[in-house]
Amino acid sequence: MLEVQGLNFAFKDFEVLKEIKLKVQKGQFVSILGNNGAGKSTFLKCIARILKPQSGIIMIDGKDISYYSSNDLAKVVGYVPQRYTSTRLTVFESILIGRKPHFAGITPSKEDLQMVESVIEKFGLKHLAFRYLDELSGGEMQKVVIARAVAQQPKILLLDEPINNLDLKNQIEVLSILKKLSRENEILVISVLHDLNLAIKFSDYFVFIKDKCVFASGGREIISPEIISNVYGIEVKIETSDNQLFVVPVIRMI
Ligand SMILES: Nc1ncnc2c1ncn2[C@@H]1O[C@H](COP(=O)(O)OP(=O)(O)OP(=O)(O)O)[C@@H](O)[C@H]1O
Repeated sequence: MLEVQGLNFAFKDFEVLKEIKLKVQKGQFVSILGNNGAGKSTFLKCIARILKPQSGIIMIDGKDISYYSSNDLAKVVGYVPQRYTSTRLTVFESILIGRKPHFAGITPSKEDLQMVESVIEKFGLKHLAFRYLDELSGGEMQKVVIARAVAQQPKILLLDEPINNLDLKNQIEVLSILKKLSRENEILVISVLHDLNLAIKFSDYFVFIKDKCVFASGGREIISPEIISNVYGIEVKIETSDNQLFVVPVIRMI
């Protein structure tokens, strides 16, 4: 469904991504992992066509993304950035904007409004529906931004550190909604995550970026102390409890 071949990206002469390859399918939950500055956001922005790679091909359903019109791409790819600015819109209005690529004219249809309502319900935002965005907490705002991308009903949902501002309960709630969406609606979810244990719990596929390249990619079988220690530059152990894998950093106090 999404295929990336030989992607190279540089900011002027500063090379960030080199010969990136990726092939993932609808219905998968994919985590993009790696240290700060490894190029994860840059990679997502290339897929969302916010940044233009110097070379390489990104194909969705066999079609090069450079041939999609902006509106058609917005129907296919939803993108939740790492940072966003709040505006003087209500939660309801902001999520409705996510439906814009589907508008037939300039007014939303009944389906558009129903979708907004259902997403507001799904994300537990009903009590905030008519609150202005600049009156929300960081975590509430984060949920609205994700809800807006979900209302867009994309085939591919790209999320850059979607759980950063959330407390543990909301982290799990949001990841569970995204996981359910990927399974039930066959959406391809690609998310940058820093919490390895939550990534392991929710993802079907892992992409580790290091030294500008895909250092390792694959299913749970690639989660090993060697790979994680190598990518993050720290010593780790992998432990199992209740059939779940946990990455535990080895911290030696001096
Ligand atoms: N607009 C820009 N101009 C120049 N360099 C940039 C720009 N944006 C990012 N970079 C650099 O590109 C590299 C990759 O950045 P990117 O944001 O993709 O990393 P990341 O893996 O998402 O990091 P983090 O986990 O800290 O969010 C970094 O060295 C960063 O400083």
